[in-house]
Parts: sequence; structure tokens; C-alpha cells
Amino acid sequence: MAKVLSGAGLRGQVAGKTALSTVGKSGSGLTYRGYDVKDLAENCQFEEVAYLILKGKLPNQSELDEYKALLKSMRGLPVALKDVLERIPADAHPMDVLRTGCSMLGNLEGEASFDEQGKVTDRMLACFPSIICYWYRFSHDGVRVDVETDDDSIGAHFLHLLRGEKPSELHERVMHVSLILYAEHEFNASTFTARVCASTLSDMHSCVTGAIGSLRGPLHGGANEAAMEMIERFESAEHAEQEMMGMLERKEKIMGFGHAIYSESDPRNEIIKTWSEKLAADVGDSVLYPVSVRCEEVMWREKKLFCNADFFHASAYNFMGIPTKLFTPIFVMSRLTGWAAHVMEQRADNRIIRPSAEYTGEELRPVPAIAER
Ligand SMILES: CC(=O)SCCNC(=O)CCNC(=O)[C@H](O)C(C)(C)COP(=O)(O)OP(=O)(O)OC[C@H]1O[C@@H](n2cnc3c(N)ncnc32)[C@H](O)[C@@H]1OP(=O)(O)O
Ligand SMILES: O=C([O-])CC(=O)C(=O)O
Repeated sequence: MAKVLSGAGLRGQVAGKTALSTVGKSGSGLTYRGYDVKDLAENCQFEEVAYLILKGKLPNQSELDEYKALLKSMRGLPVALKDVLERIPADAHPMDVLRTGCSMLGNLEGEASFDEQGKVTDRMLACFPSIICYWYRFSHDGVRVDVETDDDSIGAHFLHLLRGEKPSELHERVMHVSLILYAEHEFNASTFTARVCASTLSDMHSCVTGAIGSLRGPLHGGANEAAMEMIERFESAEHAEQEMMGMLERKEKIMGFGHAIYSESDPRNEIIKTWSEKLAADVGDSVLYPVSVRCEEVMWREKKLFCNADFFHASAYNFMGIPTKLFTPIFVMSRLTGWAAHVMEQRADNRIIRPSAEYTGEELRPVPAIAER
């Protein structure tokens, strides 16, 4: 059953066209340029999907090899950017670090004309993991990491920088899947932010910086961190059920559940849930995964609310030893592809986005003299 879409938050209103993805077309389901996300997550590496989203077709083997080599060659950070990152305190939120990092990159390597939109996007795709990990390792461990690794993929590059050693095959595969699942999602809040910015004919770094700010909030990308903070408080599935019932009674919002468009399920959930289960077995977990499953059962039983893409990402990332505050930055490393492709699409057929407001303020009135206010 399709969700009834109307009301506040521009829900249900068509705000533009896209050829990039469909979301919940038949009540559930997600496609990128006509391919089912499930098919992509089973059969592709993230770089293939980034290529698909940004360039319009799946690459053949030599195109993929060339694209990965290009991204690999762009991982380094300019000294001036490293200097800025070193000044950001350890207690900053990594999303703020990334927002600053993206903005600073725009100062150092700005997009001189729209002809450079592909090049600056590839550069961001290649160096966002470097920005996050350079700051994280410097501020937390006092180490200046060499960000120019020879890892085969963006996900492996990220995990390698974070931990100082190459990841296992299992972890690299999970990163591919996770980055594929997060890559693109039509007119969600952060993508719409990017498109509004693009519609003023602004530059790519400004569009992406704004989008990072929108993704940060707990009602959007920040939900994976908020979900982790919740589930780690629960000692067992029974404890989780008790606590969840209390939260529901108090009408608290439970992060990682519900969706603005999907009505019955988020197709990304069953995929990341399967990987979370595999990772739980890999680390011998007997708490966090059963807790997460119980949360899912309680929410469906009590409210008919289902897990969105963020919920089982929390346990999956945790099982890989990723610090909670880096969860949403990983989302950025991926969604950058969607944002940039939407910016390109907006530019190709642009009219400034400028809706109208229904006025609810005072009637026209004279300005009283200052002594009379
Ligand atoms: C990758 C992503 O960005 S996915 C989204 C990540 N965000 C979250 O997980 C945050 C938690 N979820 C939410 O806040 C919401 O479900 C959103 C923001 C995702 C969607 O918001 P909306 O489209 O306004 O939700 P919707 O219209 O379906 O809400 C229907 C009712 O369910 C309630 N509801 C929806 N989600 C939740 C939730 N997670 N916990 C408790 N109640 C909820 C709403 O409060 C609303 O109740 P009301 O009618 O009494 O006001
Ligand atoms: O589409 C939305 O509103 C939020 C979402 O799931 C995403 O951006 O991946």
C-alpha cells in the first residue's frame, strides 16, 4: 500500500524532475538509474555504482579500473587543508569537520567553471575519507597519517586510515554494500539542499557543504549515530523491549525508524541487516544484534514502524569497530555521489528554486515611535 503523501514538509509535492533514482515507487523499492539497489549491492563495488550515478552507465572492466586508479591518485590533502584540520579540537563533531574540510577544499581547489564539475566531484569522493581520518587520527591519537594509501577501494582506504592496517575482505565488502545503499535517494532533505544551492548557479563545494549540514541532523543521516546511542544502553533483548515500551509511552521519537516516503519497509534495511548478522557472528556478539532485532519487532508490533536504512547500520558499523561519531561521515562519503549528480542534473535544466510561503503574520501596521514601543 502506497503511503498517503500530503501535508507539511512539502510532502507529496513534486518539486522537480530526476532520472537518477526512484524511491518507494510501489510502496517500497529503490532503483538507481533503473537498477534495483538489491541487485547493485549484491553484484557491484561502490565505485561501479558511483560511476553509474555520476556518469550515467555501469562501467565495463577497463573503465572501472581506470576510474579506481584515478580516485586512488586523488587521495592526498593539500598542506593548507591539513593545517586547518589540525586546528579543529578532538571534541568537534566529525560532521562539522567534514563540512569545514569540504569548504576549505573549495577555497584551495575551487570549481572554476561548470566544466570542472566531474573533476571536483571525483576529487571529493577520493579525499573525503582522508579528511575525516586525518583529523580523527591527529586529534585523537596525535598521529599525522599518510593519507595516500594504495587500497583498492574507498571503503578500504577509509578503514585502513582509521585503524592503521588494511581491513579484512569481509569488512571491505560490507563497506561496498553500505556505501552502495547510502549513495542516492531522490529528493531527500540533504539532496534537496544541494539542488536549491545549485539552482542559484553556485559552485559544487557550496552545494556539498550545505548538504553535509542537512545530513547531520538526527531526523536524517544523523539517525545512525542516534540509533547506536540508544541500542548500546540496552543490556539484553528483554531490557530493550522494556525501555522501548517506555519510550513509546512517553511519545519519544525513536531514531532509525520510520520514513517520509516508504510505507511498509525500507528496502535497504533487509540488506544491511543481513550483513549486521554476519558481522555479529564474526565478532561473537550475543547482545547488540538480538537487541536490534527486538527493537525492530517491538516497533512493528506496537506502531507499524519499520527500520529505515540507518538502524542496522548502527550495529554493523559497531561490529567493525568504527567509532559512533564517524557513522554519519561515512554516509557523506557515499551520498556525495547522489548530491553531485543532482547538482549536475539541476544545472542541466535549471530554474532557480523559489517556492512561495503562506503568510501567517501581522496585518499591515505603522512603525510606532521608539519611545512608544
Ligand atoms: C537515511 C535517512 O535519512 S532515513 C530517516 C532517518 N531518520 C530517523 O530515523 C529519525 C526517526 N524518524 C522520524 O523522525 C520520521 O519517521 C521521519 C523524519 C523519517 C519521517 O517523518 P514523517 O514523514 O513526518 O513521518 P510520518 O508522517 O510517517 O509520521 C507518522 C507518525 O508516526 C510517528 N513517527 C514517525 N517516525 C517515528 C519514530 N521514529 N518514532 C516514533 N514515532 C514516529 C510520527 O511522530 C507521526 O505521529 P503523529 O501522527 O502522532 O504526529
Ligand atoms: O529519503 C529520505 O527522506 C531520507 C533517506 O532515506 C535518505 O536520504 O537516504
